[in-house]
Amino acid sequence: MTDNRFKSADALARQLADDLAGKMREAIEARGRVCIAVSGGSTPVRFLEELSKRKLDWSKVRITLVDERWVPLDDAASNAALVRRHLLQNEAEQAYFLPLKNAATNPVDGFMECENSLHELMVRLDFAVLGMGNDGHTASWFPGSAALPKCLDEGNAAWCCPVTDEPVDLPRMTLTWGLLSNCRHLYLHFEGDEKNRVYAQAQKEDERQNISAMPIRTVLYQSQVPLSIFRSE
Ligand SMILES: O=C(O)[C@H](O)[C@@H](O)[C@H](O)[C@H](O)COP(=O)(O)O
Repeated sequence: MTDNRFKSADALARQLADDLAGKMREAIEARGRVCIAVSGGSTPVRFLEELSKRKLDWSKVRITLVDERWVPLDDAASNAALVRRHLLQNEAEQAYFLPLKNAATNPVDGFMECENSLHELMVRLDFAVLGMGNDGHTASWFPGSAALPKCLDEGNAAWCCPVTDEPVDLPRMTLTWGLLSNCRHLYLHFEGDEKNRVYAQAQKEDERQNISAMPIRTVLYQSQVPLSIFRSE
């Protein structure tokens, strides 16, 4: 695990974009394509805009989301809209984007179609950039959620999982740890004092086993995938 700390969110966004773009170029050179997943929320905007300006063969790039709220594209909470607005522009206009939300009325009904299209179009996920919430969630793995065990179970072969229970603001679809644990590299991206405090809390030695209290620990304390933390004050 590498821990990269920056003074400003701008420097953080630039360096994270440089690092990921470098890995994407290498992947395209080695295998002819690269598949990535990015997070929504407010933190990624600057980073997505930076990434969109990096020169690489974007026609060989497939992008999906780490998670999504089951809302229409014109809803302010849509992560697909965020990606369209901030990433699929500049150099990145040619990239292929696979949303997690489909036409089904809810994520439970939309699960099979989402699962099938992930397998068909993403093939294998190379890199994912995760965010972190103030409650210690990442992706849509929420503390106390009934869907959490399924999301985190390595024996669950599904690549995505609907999350529709009470701690969640809106119904969602999330990628699973089963998929993310097979990536080539994971990033964790966060900013600000509050998130740094949450991160310190997640690191408390005697509580590291308590995954359900802070699901981000799944990613922090594992040995399957190299993890780079990119954070700022
Ligand atoms: O909101 C989402 O789309 C993601 O589910 C979530 O995991 C996000 O990465 C964190 O909640 C951090 O969100 P902020 O960047 O908005 O703080």
